[in-house]
Amino acid sequence: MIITFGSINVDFVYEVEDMPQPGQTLLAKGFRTESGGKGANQALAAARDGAEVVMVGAVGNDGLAEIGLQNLTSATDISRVSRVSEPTGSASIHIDAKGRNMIVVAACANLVASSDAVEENLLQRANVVLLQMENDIVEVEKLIRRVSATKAMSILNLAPAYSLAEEVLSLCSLVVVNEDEAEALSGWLGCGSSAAALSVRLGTGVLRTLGGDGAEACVEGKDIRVAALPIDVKDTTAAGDCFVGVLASALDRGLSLEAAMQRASVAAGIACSRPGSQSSIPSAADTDGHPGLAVTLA
Ligand SMILES: Nc1ncnc2c1ncn2[C@@H]1O[C@H](COP(=O)(O)OP(=O)(O)OP(=O)(O)O)[C@@H](O)[C@H]1O
Repeated sequence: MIITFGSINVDFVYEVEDMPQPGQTLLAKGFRTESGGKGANQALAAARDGAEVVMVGAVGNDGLAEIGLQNLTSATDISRVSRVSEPTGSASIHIDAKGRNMIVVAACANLVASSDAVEENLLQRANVVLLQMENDIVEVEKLIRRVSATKAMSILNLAPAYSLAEEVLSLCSLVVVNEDEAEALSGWLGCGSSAAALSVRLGTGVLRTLGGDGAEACVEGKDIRVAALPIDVKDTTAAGDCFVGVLASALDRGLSLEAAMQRASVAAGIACSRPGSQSSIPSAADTDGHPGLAVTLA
């Protein structure tokens, strides 16, 4: 079982030809609202991959909450998602004609989500606890410390990249970063930005996703590299979340890190080949049936 302590947002998605510049007003070519938030996206990716997922977080007492929760309600256990007086979190997402994205997040209710909602009995049953950085950092740190005293694996997606105490990062089983986050982390730690350099510095496992170049990890001195799925990119929004969620699901059911990365790479590639964020996340059957599963090992 996977516990995800994370953000639940509503995404307002604007399709534009080019990204807006400061002072400029653009007319969007298309618009949609979608359920989002790194926590919710990753929880959904894990659930669609077949995992039992308990979602822990907070939404507001407002109309946006139902949109934020609509996909999670049937796929995960949301009984520990609290209703608070702050508005539901939201994000404004611009996607340009090349499929690149630019995102601003208003965390709101996510910042008052309490990790105390993860009761001790539940934590003892978990194989994996998945965290990101869109909640109050104090709550994220508290939960990482609690997980380190259990048999569960903690996976921290350091996104967005904010500085966490080095000692807390070292308590994580696996720290997952993209290339920008790896750069930021390497600056704080004063070391290289490869998975290997970060792993040696932190004394824990580090996985770095590399967009169209796949992903690399280093755990206890062992380097692993997987290729990305060769696909025509439609929309990379939530590709990273899809990768992390499916990785967690694969590790939860006992796959090796290498096999889990291979599966995550295929699932994230499928997500990139489809428009949308949560709507682009594949099912276990989509991933199982994809020919790329056999060829993503670099
Ligand atoms: N162009 C691509 N082709 C195939 N797979 C891709 C591509 N871009 C991303 N992916 C898949 O998604 C994973 C995560 O991508 P990336 O490293 O860009 O993370 P990210 O910056 O967190 O993503 P995003 O913010 O767009 O969700 C990659 O490791 C890869 O498996």
